[in-house]
Amino acid sequence: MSPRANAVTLTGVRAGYGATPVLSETNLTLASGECLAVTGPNGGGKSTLLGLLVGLLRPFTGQVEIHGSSPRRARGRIGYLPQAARLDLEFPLTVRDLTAMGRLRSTWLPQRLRAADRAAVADLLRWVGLAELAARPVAALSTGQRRRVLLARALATEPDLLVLDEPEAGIDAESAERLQQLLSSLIGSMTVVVASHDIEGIATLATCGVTVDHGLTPWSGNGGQDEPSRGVGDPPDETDGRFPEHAGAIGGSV
Ligand SMILES: Nc1ncnc2c1ncn2[C@@H]1O[C@H](COP(=O)(O)OP(=O)(O)OP(=O)(O)O)[C@@H](O)[C@H]1O
Repeated sequence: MSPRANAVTLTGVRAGYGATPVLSETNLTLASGECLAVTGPNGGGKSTLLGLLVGLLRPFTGQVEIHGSSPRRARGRIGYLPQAARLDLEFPLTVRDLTAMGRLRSTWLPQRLRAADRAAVADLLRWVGLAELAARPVAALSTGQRRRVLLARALATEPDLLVLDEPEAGIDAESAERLQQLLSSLIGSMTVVVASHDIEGIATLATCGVTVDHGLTPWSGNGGQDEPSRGVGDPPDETDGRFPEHAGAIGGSV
């Protein structure tokens, strides 16, 4: 099998807020097309790790590379679904407008959407099951519908790397299942990083996983048979050791 280019590389990263580090000496590599599950306790540093990947946070020391570039340079290749709690969606944008923002190449130049952009937005809204709500203000959506429109916006950028921060947070079982189906249909077509507390759900999607608790620990359980650097294997105990068959076929490393 030919080696694949790394989508994500973190080398010796130390990062946090103010002068306080959350992550120290953090290393991670993720090959293109993998789906990395990011789990761990509240405050462990999952969103911090994701913030580094999308360029919202710069490391104190060390290097973050997305397809060989800095996250800021690579931002056109990254789709990001932020954590729900960090978003204020009470502005008067419609579902269609918010999704279309993902098609804009910059946020400060006045731009017109081309017909192809409008068609892509309509396709995405159909795909996430929100076509009929396209003209509705985002503020009038339910939590699950908001997660889906934000997923559509993240995908509207046609990303090589999709970064999702707790996509299942605050949504009902039916919406969670729909999200799960949407995500599973993306696996393999792009690199995906998903932070989640739904360990069982994420384990069915992911090709590899890490637990983040002020450092990164790969999900292990392969009896040390793999190369020590590979971050693939069984999920943490909460899943009864279930992990999809394709896990380990392609691997991340920490
Ligand atoms: N903007 C910020 N300024 C200062 N400290 C922050 C900031 N954001 C996060 N922290 C701190 O950094 C640490 C890691 O937070 P982070 O949000 O990355 O954790 P998390 O694993 O995503 O948590 P959760 O599961 O609760 O979402 C926590 O101690 C948190 O209080």
